[in-house]
Amino acid sequence: MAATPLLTHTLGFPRMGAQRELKFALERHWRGEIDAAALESVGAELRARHWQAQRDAGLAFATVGDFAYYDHMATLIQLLGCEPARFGFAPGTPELARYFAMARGVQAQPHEAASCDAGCTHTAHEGAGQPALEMTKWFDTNYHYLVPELHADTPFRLSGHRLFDEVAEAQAQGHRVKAQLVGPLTFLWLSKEKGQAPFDRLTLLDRLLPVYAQILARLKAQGVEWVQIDEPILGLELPAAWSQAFEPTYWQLGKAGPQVLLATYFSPLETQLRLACQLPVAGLHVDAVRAPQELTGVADWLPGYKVLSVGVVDGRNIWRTDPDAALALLRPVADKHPGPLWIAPSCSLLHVPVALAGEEVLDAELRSWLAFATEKLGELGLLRDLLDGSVQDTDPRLAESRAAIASRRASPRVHRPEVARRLAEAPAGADQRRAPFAARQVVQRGRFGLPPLPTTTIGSFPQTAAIRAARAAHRRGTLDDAHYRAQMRAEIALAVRKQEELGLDVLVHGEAERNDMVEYFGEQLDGFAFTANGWVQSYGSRCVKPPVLYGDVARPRAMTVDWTVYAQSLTARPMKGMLTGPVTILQWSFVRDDQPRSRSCEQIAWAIRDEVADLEQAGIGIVQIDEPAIREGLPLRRALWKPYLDWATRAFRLSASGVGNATQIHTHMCYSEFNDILPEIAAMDADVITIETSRSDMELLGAFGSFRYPNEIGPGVYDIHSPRVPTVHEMLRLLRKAAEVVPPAHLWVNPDCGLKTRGWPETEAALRNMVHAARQLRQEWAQAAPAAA
Ligand SMILES: Nc1nc2c(c(=O)[nH]1)N[C@@H](CNc1ccc(C(=O)N[C@@H](CCC(=O)N[C@@H](CCC(=O)N[C@@H](CCC(=O)O)C(=O)O)C(=O)O)C(=O)O)cc1)CN2
Ligand code: MET
Ligand SMILES: [Zn+2]
Repeated sequence: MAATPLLTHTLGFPRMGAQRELKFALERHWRGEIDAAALESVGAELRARHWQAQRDAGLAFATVGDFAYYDHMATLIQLLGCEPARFGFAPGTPELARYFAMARGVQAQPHEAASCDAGCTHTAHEGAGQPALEMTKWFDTNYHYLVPELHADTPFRLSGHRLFDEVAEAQAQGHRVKAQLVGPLTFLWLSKEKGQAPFDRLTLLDRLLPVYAQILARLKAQGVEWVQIDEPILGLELPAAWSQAFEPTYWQLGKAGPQVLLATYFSPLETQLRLACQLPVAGLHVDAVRAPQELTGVADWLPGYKVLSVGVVDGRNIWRTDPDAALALLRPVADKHPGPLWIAPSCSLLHVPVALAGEEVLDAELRSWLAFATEKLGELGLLRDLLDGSVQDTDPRLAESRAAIASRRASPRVHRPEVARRLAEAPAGADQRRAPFAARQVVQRGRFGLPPLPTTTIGSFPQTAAIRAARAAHRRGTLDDAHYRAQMRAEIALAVRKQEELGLDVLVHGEAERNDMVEYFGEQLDGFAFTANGWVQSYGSRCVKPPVLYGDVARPRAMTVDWTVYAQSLTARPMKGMLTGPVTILQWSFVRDDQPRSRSCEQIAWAIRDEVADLEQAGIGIVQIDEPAIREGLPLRRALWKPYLDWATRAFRLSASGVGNATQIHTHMCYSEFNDILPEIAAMDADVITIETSRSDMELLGAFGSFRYPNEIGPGVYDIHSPRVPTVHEMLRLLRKAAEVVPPAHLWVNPDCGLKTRGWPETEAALRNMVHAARQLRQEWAQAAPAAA
């Protein structure tokens, strides 16, 4: 039993709302249907509700600062006064308008775009249209943050007031506040250097720290006792200069402000464990789900007077916490650590859905195995009560938890012998194509006869309100199967017609019938359950509903063949079949914690392989197997990369290698930096890869200097996240840049990613320009070297 006070808190709570209220308010605001004040009142209402949930669960604090209208890094950019100058905001532009401009980009005015001719220089448009900030994965999650852009001379200045307003708001509602913000070193680490002259962004720390100190001083003046400063980069392998910067940084920040709880998560601290324990702050939070083995070391090294916050409740998954296992972790720490012990989720609850309430589609047994954010807050209270002895072993909550854990462990729904057998009996070479790429390329060129620089898209076309409404009606039962199917077929026909009109070379069916590229497959595969309302923010207003992988995976029937064959029947051009790959299905689902991820992934791979075979059998010559999540699945520590990459790329190859040489396999990747895993991407041996590159200005392709990607590649020529229509000229520039490092005969032309979040007008305009750019370049090249074409 702990001698010192035990309390519970959370590192953060989901911001969207149980009914995705923030999403709908944001989208209405962007459509001009509600003004900023109306949006702000939805935000305030959600914050109030979420703080109240924390109070109801007996948490010691309401955590303030985790809310954001789009992304917490973007909010921090404004707090620190470092909005990129390129946006050229006119004085007096409201804070929220500037915020959404950074997040979503600014469309050039039509007359300016029209004045762009092939002769204008790229910079001629500065101040007019502006692309959004680059967006990338938050560590190894499916959450995307906006990347701060820093120049050598970027000024920092305490500018935003939201954090302070929200603190006052919570205090007015009677909460004891713990403020939360991302720390200066993690902020700099996650930022990107911009500008001509190279510089080291760590050199900006000296200018940044005084602003953080001001923030802390201001919070203290507001009466805030604790600030949680997140420095998750302490779990990464940091260059020495970065880890050495922690001590002086926190000496400075410790002076002016409230007590600091330094929060680490997602990864073991390893060589930085001592450093984290000895920093001059009042407390340390560690992730005991990802690194239970380090708890003893942390208790040994952490000075006895400091707060130790133990993240025992999994903030990244939805399984109910095993109370006995959690107590077995907590008890020795409580005995060893004389200082205050806090119990928390491992990380912010941003990554799990809000509440199980309303999940009636899940059967009672499965439901009893789960805990979403609200239930997790409740679990914290039970652990606290058991640990401090205020309730006994006979507490009914404990009995209920134990029964659920036992039921999941013993359930016959989880294990299927035929699935295990298939994995065990895989023939040697099942993960290899029959012939090497060069031979396949010859066969495929003969089969498809595509022009140089073939144009294609990544799969999805706009998911219009009509499509969503039809699906919602179908779900509710007010639209029957036949009518739903007819309507989706009409959408597919529309997409095919538009692609033919635009002159694209390889067509797609458009994915109208899919709610989401992972959920759609999860719904059809055995071993997955799906929720009615288990939404998690992915970026901005966009959410996903990750399926729950609870048991062995099997494919009861073909999942995409009918739709694809129908689409192919409408056109003479090749129709790409469209599947989601095993690593991405794994990565974007809530997965089993009772077997290695590698094994779950292999099971999914066999199911996808069967689907690929059925497509091939049905005459589909090109199949794309999307793997956008392969990079984010990479362990945060390099030492663990190789085993992961081995099983992940093998799973992809297993899914892709059942076909003949004439079948062209594509894959697609986005939202990540791929430079450091190019050889492994090549080892996936897809015939064609389409990959996001435009937001980072084809930076990725720089890596091709040292590594020559062997197969064909379509580096994305425009960013699909913004409604902004790219000019022909812009895309020509990117293609020329790409052709410097990729053999022109290997180049494809495509957007960065799927177009489901876009509307048709901008989609058609952008694709028209894209096809135009490809044709212009084909012509130039044919004139320059007639023989080569
Ligand atoms: N799982 C996953 N992760 C991913 C991606 C992805 O595509 N999938 N892409 C990357 C970026 N992330 C993205 C994540 C989500 C969306 C997205 O568009 N999400 C949609 C929801 C998609 C969906 O599940 N739609 C369902 C449900 C739609 C819905 O909300 N329906 C309403 C009713 C709507 C109506 O009547 O009009 C309701 O149920 O209340 C459907 O189409 O059936 C959204 O937030 O709006 C886009 C990109 C990385 N990670
Ligand atoms: C996030 S990757 C998306 C790939 C998918 N085929 C689409 O076009 O939407
Ligand atoms: Zn993509």
